[in-house]
Parts: sequence; structure tokens; C-alpha cells
Amino acid sequence: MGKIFYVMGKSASGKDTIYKRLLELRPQLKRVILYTTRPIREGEREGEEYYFTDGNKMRELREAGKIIEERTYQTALGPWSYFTVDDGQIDVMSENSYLMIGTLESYEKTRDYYGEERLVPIYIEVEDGTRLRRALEREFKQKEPKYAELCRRYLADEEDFKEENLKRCKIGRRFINDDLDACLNDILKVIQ
Ligand SMILES: Nc1ncnc2c1ncn2[C@@H]1O[C@H](COP(=O)(O)OP(=O)(O)OP(=O)(O)O)[C@@H](O)[C@H]1O
Ligand SMILES: Nc1nc2c(ncn2[C@@H]2O[C@H](COP(=O)(O)O)[C@@H](O)[C@H]2O)c(=O)[nH]1
Repeated sequence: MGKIFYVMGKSASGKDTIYKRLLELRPQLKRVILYTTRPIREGEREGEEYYFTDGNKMRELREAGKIIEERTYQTALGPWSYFTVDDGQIDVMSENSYLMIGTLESYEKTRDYYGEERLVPIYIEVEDGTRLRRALEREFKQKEPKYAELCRRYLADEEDFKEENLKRCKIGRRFINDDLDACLNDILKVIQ
């Protein structure tokens, strides 16, 4: 049975970096693109990071029963929704393996939708101080740094990824991203 490898972790734990490197290292993995109502950022492309959409389209998909999971955050820049759609990207009858990226909440709902035997959680962890430093350094390089959003997200992650939630979702293994190559090697052992 084809698996769905699901990369998740707190903000600035290195999910995007790891996700991109895994796709380079294992090109046979198929990407699953999620949807968002947040504005597209400089350098992003439609259908690459996300399908960028709006509240009306989201409602349409919801009414058609196509939304697998959705989350809306009251960000420092207004409400932003992120959601996963059953739009044919995942063919459950095939032997294809897929790579997804999201949150603990989206993982849990996707797992409930496709079945526990199909989902493989890849939980990325970095010591909080190091992670905050990486987040700050990343933000500092932006043309218009959004420090308030960085802080909101850092604090929200404390709640969203608390130990009892990780336990409920049966996240046992943690892939420590101190050293990127070592972390990737550990993950590749699971993806083989
Ligand atoms: N092992 C590592 N060592 C040092 N820096 C790293 C490492 N892994 C990732 N980084 C850097 O840390 C920052 C955060 O990484 P990344 O953007 O991949 O995190 P993320 O988990 O996707 O964050 P977010 O959820 O906020 O989008 C980036 O600047 C990235 O280059
Ligand atoms: N667990 C939480 N996840 C959050 C929160 N705010 C946003 N997010 C998730 O982060 C990424 C954002 O990605 P980006 O491409 O817009 O940088 C996305 O998966 C959101 O679900 C939050 O408060 N808690």
C-alpha cells in the first residue's frame, strides 16, 4: 500500500526545508498541495506552495463535501485559512507514496480520513531557543519583517503541539533537526 508521509512540527523547526530536500532526494514521492486563503507572498507560485484561493471558493468546496480538514488562524494580519481538499491528488487505489506538510491538527484529520495504516508521521523537533533564533534570523531577512506574527505563532505552537496532543496523535518518534543532513538521513531510513 502506498504511504502518505506527513511532515509536521512547530514554526521554524525546518519543515519546509526538509520537505523540499526530501522531494529532491526521493523524486518518486508525489506532492500534495494544500489550499490557503492567505495572500500569496513574494517568490511563491500558484500550485507550488499552495493553491491560493478565497473564502468563497472555500465555502463552495465545503458545501460539496470536498474538504478533508481546515484550520483558520486569527493572525496578526487577519484571519487566514488553510485546508486540505479531496481533489484527486491522492489516488488511494494506487501504490504511489505521497509527501504532505502541515500541522498536528491537519495530520490527525488527514489520518482519520485516509486511515492510520496509510499515514506515516514525520515530526520535526528543534530545541525552543534554537528554533526561535532561526525564526528571528529568517524574519530579519524579509523585506517587511512581521515580528508580531512570528511571536503569535511561536506562542500558539506551545499550545498546539503540547505533549498531550502529541500523545493523543501517537507521535512517538521525533526527528531532531540540529543538523540538517543527519535529520534527513534519519527520515530517509523511514521513507525507504
Ligand atoms: N538544521 C538546520 N540548521 C540551521 N538552520 C536550519 C536548519 N534547518 C532549517 N534551518 C533554517 O531555519 C529556518 C526555518 O526553517 P523552515 O522555514 O524550513 O521552517 P518551517 O518549519 O517550515 O517554518 P514555518 O512553519 O514557520 O514556515 C530557515 O531559515 C532555514 O533555512
Ligand atoms: N499549529 C499552528 N499552525 C499554524 C498557526 N498559524 C499558522 N499555522 C500553520 O503554519 C503554516 C503556515 O504556513 P505559511 O506557508 O503560511 O508560512 C500552515 O500549515 C498553518 O496551518 C497556529 O497558530 N498554530
